[in-house]
Amino acid sequence: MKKNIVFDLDGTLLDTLEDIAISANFALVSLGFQPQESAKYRYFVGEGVFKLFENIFASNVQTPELIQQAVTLFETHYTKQFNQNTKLYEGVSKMLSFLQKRNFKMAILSNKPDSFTKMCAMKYLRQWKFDVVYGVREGVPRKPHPRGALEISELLHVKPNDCYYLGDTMIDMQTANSAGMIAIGALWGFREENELKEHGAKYLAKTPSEVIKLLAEV
Ligand SMILES: O=C(O)COP(=O)(O)O
Repeated sequence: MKKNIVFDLDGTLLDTLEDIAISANFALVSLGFQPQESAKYRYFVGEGVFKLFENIFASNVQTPELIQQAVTLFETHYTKQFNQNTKLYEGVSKMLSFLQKRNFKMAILSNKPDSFTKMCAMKYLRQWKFDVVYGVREGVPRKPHPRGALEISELLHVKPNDCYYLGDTMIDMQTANSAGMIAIGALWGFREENELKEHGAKYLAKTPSEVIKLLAEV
């Protein structure tokens, strides 16, 4: 039985875009740079907070020190206002309740720092049972490296190929495939259908209800 599912967080369960953009723009402005439009963060987010600023700063200005300064400013700010605009995507609540009722084992694997991932799960997702909630942890390579996903399947005592993995970016599709999990692309998140298809989505879901339909027969 394949009643196991790993979820990405940003852009899949939670619409975190606005709060990430606000805190990242706070960091940029504090360091004397122009803020970026929120919509652009759809493409900046996905590979962790360090890479977020690497994606933003032009290559001729970025140094590891500048990026670290931006990360620190971002993290301090985000800790205080991560919950101002963030919300569950429509239909996510119903999807999680359905899967829980069907006895799916559920886990979260994010490229957000581990403490923020747990903070968001605690604030928005505490009514559902997640067996594992992992963000980026010291010493563990981030997605698309399969390590985190494989650790989760071990902790759940299931084979990776008995796990679905639902995410909204190419990083998620690559992670699922490199871990040997079944990749489902969430089309309500930050990226487009083509990206998810090109990077190995086995199934695509336009809405969380479509995930319910897909997994109803498992
Ligand atoms: O914060 C990020 O860079 C991405 O987070 P996610 O893996 O939950 O989409």
